[in-house]
Amino acid sequence: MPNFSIIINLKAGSGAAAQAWPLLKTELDHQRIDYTPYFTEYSGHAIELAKKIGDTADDDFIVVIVVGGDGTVNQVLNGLEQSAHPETPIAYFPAGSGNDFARSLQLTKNAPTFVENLQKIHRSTSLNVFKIKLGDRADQAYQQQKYLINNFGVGFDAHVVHMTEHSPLKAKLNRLHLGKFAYVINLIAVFKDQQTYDLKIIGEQVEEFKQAYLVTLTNIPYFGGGVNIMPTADPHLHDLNLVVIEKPSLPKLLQLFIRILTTGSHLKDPAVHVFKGDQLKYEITPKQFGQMDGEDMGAHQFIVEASNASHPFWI
Ligand SMILES: Nc1ncnc2c1ncn2[C@@H]1O[C@H](COP(=O)(O)OP(=O)(O)OP(=O)(O)O)[C@@H](O)[C@H]1O
Repeated sequence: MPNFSIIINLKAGSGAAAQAWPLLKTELDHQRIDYTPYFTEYSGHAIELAKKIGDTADDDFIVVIVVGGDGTVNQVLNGLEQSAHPETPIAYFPAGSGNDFARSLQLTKNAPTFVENLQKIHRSTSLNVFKIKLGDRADQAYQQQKYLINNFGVGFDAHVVHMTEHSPLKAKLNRLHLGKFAYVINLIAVFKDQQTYDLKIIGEQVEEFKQAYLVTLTNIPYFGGGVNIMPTADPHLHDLNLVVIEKPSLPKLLQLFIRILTTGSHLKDPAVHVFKGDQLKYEITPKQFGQMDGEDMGAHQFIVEASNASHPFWI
């Protein structure tokens, strides 16, 4: 059995992780499984914790268990990838708000089942993740390279994430365990406010969209806590999926959103385009909000180079 290090974000899921962790701890102790817990103390801390664990994994076979949401898994992946042992596998006990990664892989939230699975697994499974190089056309200092598990969105979805993160309503509703309502309220506000922007996809030929509204690169079917934006996406496949929605008239846009939320037949709509491949390059102007695995990135004129990569998961 590997040595388990556990990174726990008690802030995840507006209280869900704080409830889930004691249940998991009880089950691990009951099954006499050794582990070392690390609690995140501030935003971004999971990156540093994972890097440290990966750097010191020399003589041991370590598996990092994540207790938190999609954002915490993203940080652990990025920390491990920067470490001396990027091959360190990740196990995941979902306890976030959206849990889109867990939903896509049908991972259990039940502590006894999770611990039972942990003991049964003998080998990691390699899953697709995306490696993204980012620049900002207007800001030379903005250069980033990141890994992601779920999606990188620019425009509509990222605007909703930004509004929700910065909404005074969220803190209040979170205290009442009604955080999802803040998301829905902001979704309606952004539906009205989101402006269109330019998207240039750079391949053998350049393809331009002048009325882009949502541009989401996705590794999994879902974003925004269960919205099925790309039903055929699957992290077991090594496929980039770039979903582009151009803004049609308001009634058509409303219809399109209903199709996304109900039948998933939106991919047939003439306003929706999907680009696939092993590498995609694209540019977005003017400044738009970005989100990566549900985390607000602020507004940028994004220059993007995306490619497939893989990471071992203990699932
Ligand atoms: N001690 C802490 N105090 C404040 N923020 C923290 C702390 N630890 C982690 N965070 C931040 O909490 C944020 C949310 O984490 P996470 O994405 O895992 O949960 P979530 O948003 O509830 O779930 P999901 O992404 O699945 O919707 C992350 O940005 C992370 O950096």
